[in-house]
Amino acid sequence: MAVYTDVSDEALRAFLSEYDLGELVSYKGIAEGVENSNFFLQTGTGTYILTLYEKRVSEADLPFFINLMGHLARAGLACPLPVRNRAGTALGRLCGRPAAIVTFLKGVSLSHPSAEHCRALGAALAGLHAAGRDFPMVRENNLSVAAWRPLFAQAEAQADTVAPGLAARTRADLDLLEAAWPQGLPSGVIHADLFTDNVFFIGDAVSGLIDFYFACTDAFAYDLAISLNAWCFDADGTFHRNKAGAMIAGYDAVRKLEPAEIAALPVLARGAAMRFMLTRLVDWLNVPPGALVQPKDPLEYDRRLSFHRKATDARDYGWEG
Ligand SMILES: Nc1ncnc2c1ncn2[C@@H]1O[C@H](COP(=O)(O)OP(=O)(O)OP(=O)(O)O)[C@@H](O)[C@H]1O
Ligand SMILES: N[C@@H](CCO)C(=O)O
Repeated sequence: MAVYTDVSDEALRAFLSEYDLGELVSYKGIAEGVENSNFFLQTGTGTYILTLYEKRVSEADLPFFINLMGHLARAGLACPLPVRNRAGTALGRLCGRPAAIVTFLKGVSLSHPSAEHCRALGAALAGLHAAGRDFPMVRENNLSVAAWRPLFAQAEAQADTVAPGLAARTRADLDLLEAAWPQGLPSGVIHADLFTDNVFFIGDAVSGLIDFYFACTDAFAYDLAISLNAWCFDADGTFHRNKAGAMIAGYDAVRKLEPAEIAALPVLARGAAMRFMLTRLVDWLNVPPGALVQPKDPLEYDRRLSFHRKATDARDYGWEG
């Protein structure tokens, strides 16, 4: 479920009166997603998505996310375009929450992407990085290596109740990642959460990229490492080399990877798995009583980490350049 804030008909009509989107025809809460409240919105001019930003999204970061989507959409990327109201602003307030309306994208997300989908995703990711090159705003990645030890501290005492030995192997991984984390790689705007549920396809072609609420300024190859983790493993930890090889090749065909990025891929992939293992672990151990949201399983990423510990070079991820 992802409707934390109920929106009344009257409140929505009043909000919409500030836009040139015609009359409200219908609206409906969207079950998918866990972070924000999302609604399908039908008005006299078409279909849109209405999002009310909930507590985990910092209000100070919203101008970065909204301006970024506008920038990327205008550069031709298939991402939601925030709709401006008559005062020229795309960020408003509804039912006490910051809120925005964005364009609706067609397509479906895939729970079992093929190697060809992974190739298309790699190319789309490189397209996103290229489209963001001249975006002037900067947002530090507050979930990168410096954040992992403090995140782990919130879960360390209980980690072994989730899986035996989890605390010790996480401590050892953190020591290694902190010492080996690469600096100075080509950087810019990254999506930082491009999982399968945030990508729409029509047939084998990418038709939309959504959910820019972790976007930040960081190494491009780290974004690729995040998607390798999300798209190329099964929940039980089985790695699909053909999918990873296709994703890297798809990326490289649009934006040539530099030797330093290729060399850093194993440590970046290990770090990306650590980031999602840790945020999931903290959430898993802190489910609020009565919450309707099902927390995501941290052990899926613990299993990926056991693959990454054995990898030594980009060829282990299917790189064939
Ligand atoms: N621009 C869009 N066009 C079409 N559908 C959209 C769009 N934005 C969101 N959706 C739909 O709403 C759902 C939830 O959106 P989103 O993934 O942004 O949720 P969230 O709660 O903000 O994030 P998270 O996935 O991190 O939990 C998506 O799975 C998709 O079905
Ligand atoms: N994509 C993240 C959730 C982001 O909201 C995860 O799978 O842990």
